[in-house]
Parts: sequence; C-alpha cells; structure tokens
Amino acid sequence: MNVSELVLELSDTIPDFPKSGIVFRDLTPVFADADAFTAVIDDLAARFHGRFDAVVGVEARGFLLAAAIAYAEHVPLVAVRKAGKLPGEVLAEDYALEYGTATLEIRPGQLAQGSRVLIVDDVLATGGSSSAAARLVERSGYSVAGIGLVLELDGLGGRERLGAYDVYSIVAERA
Ligand SMILES: O=P(O)(O)OC[C@H]1O[C@H](OP(=O)(O)OP(=O)(O)O)[C@H](O)[C@@H]1O
Ligand SMILES: Nc1ncnc2[nH]cnc12
Repeated sequence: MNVSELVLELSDTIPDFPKSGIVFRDLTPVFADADAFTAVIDDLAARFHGRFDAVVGVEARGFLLAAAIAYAEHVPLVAVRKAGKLPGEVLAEDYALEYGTATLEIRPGQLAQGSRVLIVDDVLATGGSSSAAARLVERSGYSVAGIGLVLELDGLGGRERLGAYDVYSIVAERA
C-alpha cells in the first residue's frame, strides 16, 4: 500500500465527537502503526525537502508529526501551543475551528529572522488552526514555506482560507 492508502485504511471515523454533529477523523491508529507513521513522515518531509529551515508543530496532534520531521530533516522545532502553556513573552492569535474557538501562542525569537518555516498538523478542517499558526509565524518575522497535513477535510473551507500558502495533504476527502 502507498502512504495515502495506509492513511485511509488505518484511520478511524467517530460520529458525534467531540460534539454532536461532528464527524471526527482519528489518525492515532496511523501513528500507532510503525510502517504507516514512517511513511507519513517520509512523505511530508520529502514534499518540502530543502525548502524549510524549521518546523512548527500545532498543539497537540501536530507535535507528533513535527517532532519526527524536525529529527528526520535535522532542523529546529518550534511549538505553537494553546493559550497559557508557554512562559514568558508570547504572541497570540484567536481562531475558530469546527467545534469551538481557541487561542494559539508562540514564543518569538527562537529562530533567525527570515527563517522559512514548515507548519505541520494532522487534520485540516476549517483552516482556523493552520491560519492562526501562519499568522504567528509571520508576526515572529519568519516566512511560511508551506503547510503539511495528513488529512484534509474538503468542504469546510480550509484550503480556500489558506490560499496564500503552499498547502499539501497526503489524503483529501469530502467532509
Ligand atoms: O482546520 P481546523 O478547523 O482548525 O481544525 C483542525 C485542527 O483541529 C484539531 O485540533 P484540536 O484543536 O482539536 O486540538 P488537539 O490537537 O489538541 O486535539 C486538529 O489537530 C487541527 O489542529
Ligand atoms: N472532523 C475532525 N476530525 C478530526 N480533527 C478535526 N479538527 C477539526 N475538525 C476535525
């Protein structure tokens, strides 16, 4: 099986989680399969290879992917976290997602100005999380080299919202 077949084969679909009406796509079984996880990391890293100086992972599921890509490509890893988790000076962006609203934060000054940053997350739905992460990257003085995702849910406006960026997902499916 190729990497997109592995993602489709192993991922789960849970109706009415975390709220009634949401069809939740769970990628943890993909991460729990060593061959599939390795294939996912290799695919995302290869797609953007040579075009990024650092990786940003979006809490929480994006951390799992971003850490592995940073290790594989030997580049710095920066965490974009939910509000109140990072100490010291932070930049913050409010956003909406499929099942609520939240705030993401970054500690600026961790990378050289002008660094090309790859933003990584597991799922693209409305694009609220990724666009908030992109705004934090840009407000920190870096550029967004691309946004890498495992699964894109079509029909929720995410790709349209991220139109300014190079967005790649391993699998796209109708939400
Ligand atoms: O495109 P969007 O509409 O923003 O949705 C996608 C985001 O939603 C999920 O995270 P969630 O906020 O549920 O947090 P978690 O990773 O901590 O579970 C997912 O991991 C993405 O970060
Ligand atoms: N339907 C969904 N499944 C998994 N993660 C999500 N993040 C936002 N919407 C989601």
